[in-house]
Parts: sequence; structure tokens; C-alpha cells
Amino acid sequence: MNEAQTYAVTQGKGPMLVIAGAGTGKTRTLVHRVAHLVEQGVDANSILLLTFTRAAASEMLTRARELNPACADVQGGTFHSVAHRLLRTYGESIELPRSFTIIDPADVQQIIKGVVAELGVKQKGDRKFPRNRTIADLISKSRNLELSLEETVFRHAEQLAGYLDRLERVAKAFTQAKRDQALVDYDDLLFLTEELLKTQPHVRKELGHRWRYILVDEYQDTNAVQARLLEWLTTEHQNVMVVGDDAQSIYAFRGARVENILEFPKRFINTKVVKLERNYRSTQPILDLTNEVISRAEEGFAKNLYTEKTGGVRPELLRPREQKAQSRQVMERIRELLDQGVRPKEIAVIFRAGRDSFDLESALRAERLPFVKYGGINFVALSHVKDVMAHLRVLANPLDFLSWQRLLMLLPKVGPKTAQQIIAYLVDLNSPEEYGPKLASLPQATKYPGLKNLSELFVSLARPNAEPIRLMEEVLEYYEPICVDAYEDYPRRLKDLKELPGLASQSSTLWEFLADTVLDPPAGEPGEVPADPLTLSTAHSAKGKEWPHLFVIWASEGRFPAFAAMDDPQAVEEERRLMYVACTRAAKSLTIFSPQEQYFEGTGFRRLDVSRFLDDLPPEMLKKPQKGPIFPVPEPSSPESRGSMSQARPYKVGAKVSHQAFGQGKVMGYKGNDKILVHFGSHGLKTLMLRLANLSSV
Ligand SMILES: Nc1ncnc2c1ncn2[C@@H]1O[C@H](COP(=O)(O)OP(=O)(O)OP(=O)(O)O)[C@@H](O)[C@H]1O
Repeated sequence: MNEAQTYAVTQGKGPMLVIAGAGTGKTRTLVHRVAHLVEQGVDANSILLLTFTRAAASEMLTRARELNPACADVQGGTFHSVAHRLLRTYGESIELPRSFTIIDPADVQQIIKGVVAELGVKQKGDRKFPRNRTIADLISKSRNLELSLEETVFRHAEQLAGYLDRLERVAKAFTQAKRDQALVDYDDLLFLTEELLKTQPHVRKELGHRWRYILVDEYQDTNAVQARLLEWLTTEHQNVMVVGDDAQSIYAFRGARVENILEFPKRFINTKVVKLERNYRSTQPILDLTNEVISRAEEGFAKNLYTEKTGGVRPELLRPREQKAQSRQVMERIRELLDQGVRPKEIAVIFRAGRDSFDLESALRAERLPFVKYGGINFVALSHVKDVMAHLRVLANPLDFLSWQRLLMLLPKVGPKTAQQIIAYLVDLNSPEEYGPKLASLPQATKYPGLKNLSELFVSLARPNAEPIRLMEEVLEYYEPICVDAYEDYPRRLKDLKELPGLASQSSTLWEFLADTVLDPPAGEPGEVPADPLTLSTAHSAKGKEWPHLFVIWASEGRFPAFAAMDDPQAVEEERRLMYVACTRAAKSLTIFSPQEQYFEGTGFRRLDVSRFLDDLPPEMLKKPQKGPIFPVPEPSSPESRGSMSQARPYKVGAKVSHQAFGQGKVMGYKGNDKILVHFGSHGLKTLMLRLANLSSV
């Protein structure tokens, strides 16, 4: 431990904020802090460690246990999982039914789809009506940002303003539908827990005594309600340590607020602030590059990470012609490393979106190089997995009509209408013992023979204390023939299903299993993890990890930053931080690939520029190809095409410009082809008509 780390680890009681750069030992400091508290005689049971994923908590607690076995009893988890446990125990005091189940974003979209149909708000042929996913995102955004739906629509989806009244009706009906079915979404978990802590002083007191020390990792990615929950949980003692890095905040799109870090000392008086700046992970040439990438950010704490490691190779930028060439070059570099004796698990390839690695994955398979992939895949959102889970979910919550609907529609000849008619008979079900007999006695039972099998399944599943794995095995036995009938590509799906018993075996109760699969689904692809694999990961899923040798692929405009973010200056800033997170994972070598072309359906190959976050870096920071663009690409002819957009955009994002009234400013982005967004110091962000703005370069 260095001096700053030691200070953070050994402080006594009271609030503490650790602001730490990438690779400066945040995780290590938290682990040592936990072990130190236990060594000082603090009861391990009274320490709560809140992390971003369940895996992070268990990894840190394993490390703490290695330092001191008494750490085995330290409590750990995510805000959501702790909220779930609290609501399960105390939820009835705020009138939450005991049998509530948690729904994931896919379920939310499903409910919204139902509500939209029921309300009849979408007119036939209206192709501009927002998609279910857009509506779900807007509702969640408005809750996370704690803005009215109206304000959220105006700020984030102005083009949908004409639908506002209909969206408000949908939002209201969605809330009601969740209430009717005792369903709780991710956002509800946090807000209901806040309600619980706010309105039930005895619960607050009890928890204040139970958890005497609370430590929070990745504080930059918490949202407003999480910050308040932390306050409620610590009102009794204020023993709270949060650790975060504003430069690594990458979940603003989900409502995370970097301000939580900035405001922490105001919320908790007498906060001790510690800054960690010595980086132990990367060589100086890598740090020079990453420091530069983040120093171009609009705002943030000034940090200058340094290392005492000497030497190291300069990061390198390569510009393969297109995707196939990129995969080939990555493979060559990987082969070189392996030939030098580097282990595959010391190598990772990072990218912006899950699909970015598909081509490379085929190349790796063809060469029989084993890999694991993180991010971009949500195993439990696969429809066949959801089919299976629906049977278990109704066991836990008889009111979960969403799941009833899903499992009934798997029966031969049962469509949505019939499913609804059947559900009308199920509304008075109270416990799983009643399901089997009820299904067998339905008036529809003779017409739909599938109901008989389903009834038998539920008779057999009605064992309140059965382990989740046993229930899972029975459901699978019932479901597999259905899967074969329902899906043409059933062999692949059956293979996925084989992973489910293993997942179920990790939980001892059905509640726990259902909550874990929704709140913290496995991050990797299902299946056995090879012994010494290469890692492929999205930048989001790479957070907190490190590898000696790192490749970043698709570092081109439109891919990283993602095209969808390019018109929104704040989104671009988040993409920049994401690039920073990606590059700071590298310890010894960093190689960045920026393909020069991308193939678009219909329009063919289009030129891609180097990602703006890496463009214009001096060659001493980033080694670049000797020649300029090696492959000439014909300019696109159609005026709507992406290529022409850059012609209509006379200033680079990040360039300095001057305006007669507002003075000097920085170009933040474009809105369409005719508006430019410029940040003018004290005048703030302005959207100007390019034609009229009369800007000049500085
Ligand atoms: N005092 C120290 N002495 C030696 N190595 C250290 C020290 N502190 C941290 N390290 C090493 O530095 C690396 C980065 O540490 P850690 O993963 O805790 O950083 P972090 O701040 O959580 O990083 P990030 O936020 O970038 O994910 C690890 O390999 C860790 O073992």
C-alpha cells in the first residue's frame, strides 16, 4: 500500500471519499479496508460492500478472505440485490405483496406492448409511433433522471413530442399493470426501498444497527436514488466509504450521475477526501495516451496518472482496410504474442458493441483458439430461456400474468386470445398447490389437450421447499419437446438449456434464483469456460478488469463513438470515457485497430475516419501507419449518405471556433446536417444554424 492507499485503508469512523484514477488500486484499497476493519475487531457481519456486479462483490470478498478468513461473513452485493433482500423482508410494511417478482427490461417491453394494444393508442399504419423499447427507455429515463415524462421527452426525444399525451397514458397503465401483477422492475426496486427507508423509521434503525460500515465501489456509476439510499442506510452512523473515478463514468445513459461523487462531501459533512494517482497497472507510454484521451474531456477532476514503471512500448494504431483485414491482423498479432510465450488469458480484445467481434469470433474458431466473451449477450433474455423461466416465475408469483401468458401460448393451438381467456380463470389462484387442479378443471381443458400436461407439471412442481435445481429439471423435461416443436433451430437452443440446471444449482431458494437471474445474469456466453482462454469483451463489461496485452478494435467514427451517439454532445463525452475505460485496461501493450471502411447494406463500402478520441494524437503518443489512407475509397454519390455528412460539417468535433456574440467555443457535435453544437464557456452550449452562425476557425 502506498501512503494515500494506507490512509484510506486505516481511517477510523466517518465518511470518506476516495477519488482514484484508473489502475490506482481502488479495488485493492477496498479489499484491504474490509480486512483492516475486521482486524480492528469490527464484526464482519456488520460490514456491507456494495459493488456494481455480483461478480465484483464475490471477487473482492474472496480476496479479503485470503487476507483474513474472518472476512467470510462480510455482506456484499449490488444496490439492486440488497434492495431486493430488504423488500423481501420488509416490503409488506409498504404494502408490497410478499409474492412480488422482479422483471427485466425485456419483460418491461412485453408489458408495454400489451398496454399499447389495450389502450389502442397506436393508430394503424402509424409508422412513427415509438417502439416498445423506446417507450420503455423513456419511462425508465424519466424515473432515473427524476424528471417528468414530458420533460424527458422534450430533452431526449423531441421528435416524439406529438405523442406525449399517449405516452403518458401508456406510462400510467404500465405502472398499474405492474401493481396488478405484483411485478417490480429494476427502477421500482430502488424507489420502493427508498420509500421503505423513508417511511419506516424502525426499519432504518434496525438496518443502521445491522450494517455499521458501508463501502461502495464504482460510485461514479450510481444514480440519484442510490445516493439517497446510501444516506438513509447510514443516518445512524455515517460510516461510509465511497470509491470512484469520474473519468470512468459510463452509465449516464441509465441515469448514473457523476455529480454523486462531487456532492458527496456536501451530503456527508466532515468527509475525508483521498486522491489516488499512482497507477500500478500500465506502463508510462500507455498512461501518456490515456491521460491525453481523457484530458480532452469537457469536464472532470484534473488527474494526472503516473507510474514508476520504466520503459514500455508505445501504443500503436493500425488501419486495416475493413473488417476481414482487421480480424486477420488481430489474429497475426495474437499469434506473435503466443509464440513469445504469452498465455492466452493475458490477452483481451475490446470493442464498443457486442456485434463488433462476430467476425473475429469466426476467425478464432477457425483457428481453434479458445476464447470467452463478455457483454453483448444476455443469456436469460433468450426466448427459450424465458419460456422455461416463466414456469418457475408463476410458482413464485401467482399473479405474474405476463409469465402465464407466455407459458400458455406454448401449448398447441393456444394463441393470445385463448391465453387471455384462460388467465381470466386464474386470477384467484393463491398458491402453487391450486394450479394443477385448476388447470385440469378449466372449460378449455378438453379443447386444448396441452393443458393436461401443464396441469400435471404443476401438480409435481407444487413443493414449496424444493431446491431450484430440482424444479428446473422438471420444467426442462416438460419443456424440451415443446422447444423442439416451436423452434426450427432447436438443437442450438437445447444446448443453451443445458446450462440452466448449473445456474439453478447456485441458489438455495426459488426466490433467490429468480432474483439473481434477473438482476445479475451471467455476463459471459453459456457453456464451459476453457482453461486458458483469450478474452473478448465489450468496453462496458471490461470495466474493473486488466490484461497485459490489449487490442481495441473498431476504433472508427460511427463505431466508437457509436453512430447513435454522434449528434449528442453528452453522449459523445460518455463515449470518450468509455474509450478511456477500454484503453486503461492495458498493462503492457495496447494496439488499436481502426478499419478504414465499413460495408453498408444497399450502399456498399463507405470510408470511416479514425475515432475522434484518437485522431490528432502526436506520433510520440500513438504510433501510426507510415502512409496516410492506403486504400482510396470512392466518395459516396448519394446526398443522404454518411460520406456527404462530413462534407457538410466544416469543423471537426473538438475544434475551436469563434462566434461574434459568444466569443470562442468548442465544437461539440452536429444536429443533422444544418445545425452545429458549440460550447461557449460561460454562455454554455448553443445550437446554431450552420448557414447563419458565421463561425470562424480559431
Ligand atoms: N500499492 C500497490 N502496490 C503494487 N501493486 C498495486 C498496488 N495497488 C494496486 N496495485 C496493482 O495495480 C493494479 C490495479 O489495481 P486495481 O485493480 O485495484 O485498480 P483500480 O483502481 O480498481 O482500477 P480501475 O478503476 O482501472 O479498474 C492491480 O494489478 C493491483 O494489484
